[in-house]
Amino acid sequence: MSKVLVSDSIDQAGIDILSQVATVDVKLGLKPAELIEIIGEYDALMIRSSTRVTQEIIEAGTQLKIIGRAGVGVDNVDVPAATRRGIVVVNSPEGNTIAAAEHALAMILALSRHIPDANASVKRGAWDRNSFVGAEVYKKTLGVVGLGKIGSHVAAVAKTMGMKLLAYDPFISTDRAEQLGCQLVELDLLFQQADYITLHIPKTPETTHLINATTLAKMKPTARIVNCARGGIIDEVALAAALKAGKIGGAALDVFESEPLGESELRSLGKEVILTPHLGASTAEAQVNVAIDVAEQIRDVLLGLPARSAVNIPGLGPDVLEELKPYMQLAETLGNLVGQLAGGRVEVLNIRLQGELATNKSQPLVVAALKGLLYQALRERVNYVNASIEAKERGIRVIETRDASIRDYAGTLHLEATGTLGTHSVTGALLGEREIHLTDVDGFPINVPPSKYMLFTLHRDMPGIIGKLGSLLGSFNVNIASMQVGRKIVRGDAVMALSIDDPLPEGILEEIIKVPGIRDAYTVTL
Ligand SMILES: NC(=O)c1ccc[n+]([C@@H]2O[C@H](COP(=O)([O-])OP(=O)(O)OC[C@H]3O[C@@H](n4cnc5c(N)ncnc54)[C@H](O)[C@@H]3O)[C@@H](O)[C@H]2O)c1
Ligand SMILES: O=C(O)CC[C@@H](O)C(=O)O
Repeated sequence: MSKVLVSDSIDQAGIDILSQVATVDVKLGLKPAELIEIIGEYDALMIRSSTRVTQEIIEAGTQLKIIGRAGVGVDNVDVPAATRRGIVVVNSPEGNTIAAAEHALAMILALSRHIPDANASVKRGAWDRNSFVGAEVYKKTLGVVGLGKIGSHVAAVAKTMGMKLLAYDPFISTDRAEQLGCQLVELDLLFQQADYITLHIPKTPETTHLINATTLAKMKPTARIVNCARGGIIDEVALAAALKAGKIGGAALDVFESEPLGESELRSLGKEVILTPHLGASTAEAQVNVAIDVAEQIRDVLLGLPARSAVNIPGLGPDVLEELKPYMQLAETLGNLVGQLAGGRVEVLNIRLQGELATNKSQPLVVAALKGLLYQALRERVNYVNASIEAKERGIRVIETRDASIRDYAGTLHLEATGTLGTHSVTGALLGEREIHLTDVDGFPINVPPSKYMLFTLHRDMPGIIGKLGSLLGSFNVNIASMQVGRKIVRGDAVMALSIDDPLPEGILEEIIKVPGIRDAYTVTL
């Protein structure tokens, strides 16, 4: 019989499901060394947010087939390490949506009416009605940053409370925002006009310290800000300073840059600050939902069935997976690349499956391409199961073409993304030992394997331009690993694809497009 280790507190409903197919050991509060010592006996590990599943733990888990996170965020799991070891990581993308949304709404109301401090004062024996005069949310403006699952529910409820809704989400269509009664605006306008700001975005390099001294300075002095998303989206030192200086009106935080929250200026502030210990998902209902959702997936995987919300491996039968795996990686890489070249919100994705890829069995490649395309917006929340639904909800029109004729390569995948900032296309194929190669960018033929950091330029093919770009990159200490030019005619338009060793430093793109002959430059991270 399989063995499952449950190392964080999970609702009994989940344990009951696991017990149908496995021996279940519940061991809470294990130190990392203790977990490393015992993990080798187990086929599955079920966690919440307290257990940190590091590479070391994954390597010690020689029998592990699946790690189940009873919640959304898998930030506490080293997913790349698990993927490398072929361990499926599953989560529950929707089980605690309502709980987190209701916590944010509760924070908005509690901040407006000083409920925590008023309650504490009555419990201390006082009857002070003057210190706790609040504000109504009715007819006030709520700025929702991130209009995904949680942000949408917050918006829907806030609408019924009579709030005016502004939203910022570069990956959501105007139609979807309008359906929710939200006006989609730029972030600066939202900061300037909102009376309340609520954050419902993932923590990514782009969203880290999105709320900082500069953005706080744009807000109304009465603005109240709520973060029930992820710690680190707000610069807590800047927030405490802005609150102390009266630059904003209040803040309610459920999540922190470092958890548990250690010493912090925020603790010393008054009724304008509410702090809760990461309680967004802590409702009885959400805990039952996530426990059942994840336990069912662990049960299925232990029985040899696919998982429905795998964040790293598609929920497909192992035979199909084996055959398509390299092509899935190709599709996902091309989706991610074309999404970054297009920038902004993609409205139409044209997918052409050519040659040996033009079979009915290749449908998962379309899903993999969408997963790649949405990765910048959704990170680990997008998976092979939800990529199509997420794309539909974002108003992305997907046009598929299959052409069985063989051209330069046995099978190619061509993606063309049209968005708010223009149209870009990429084509790729598997060459040699089934290695991914980019064979075309924006209609210019090339032949380069993708690398983690890349730079693409659109330029005029003319003498000296490569040297100038090389010197410019050198002056910024950027090391070029490889470079190739694709052109259709001599001295016409051309594309340059460079693999670089590190991410491009800030400000260099602006310098690159000043080089005479270079019309555009794009940097991507794959
Ligand atoms: N406090 C808690 O206990 C708790 C519970 C559940 C979820 N969460 C967190 O809440 C957040 C939202 O979760 P969700 O389920 O709604 O996720 P979701 O994926 O459904 O929605 C996230 C939205 O953010 C948008 N987005 C991505 N990058 C953006 C950017 N730079 N600017 C603006 N919008 C951007 C995406 O387009 C997407 O619509 C996540 O950070 C999640 O980890 C916290
Ligand atoms: O209480 C938890 O398990 C954390 C919940 C939440 O942050 C999540 O990512 O689902």
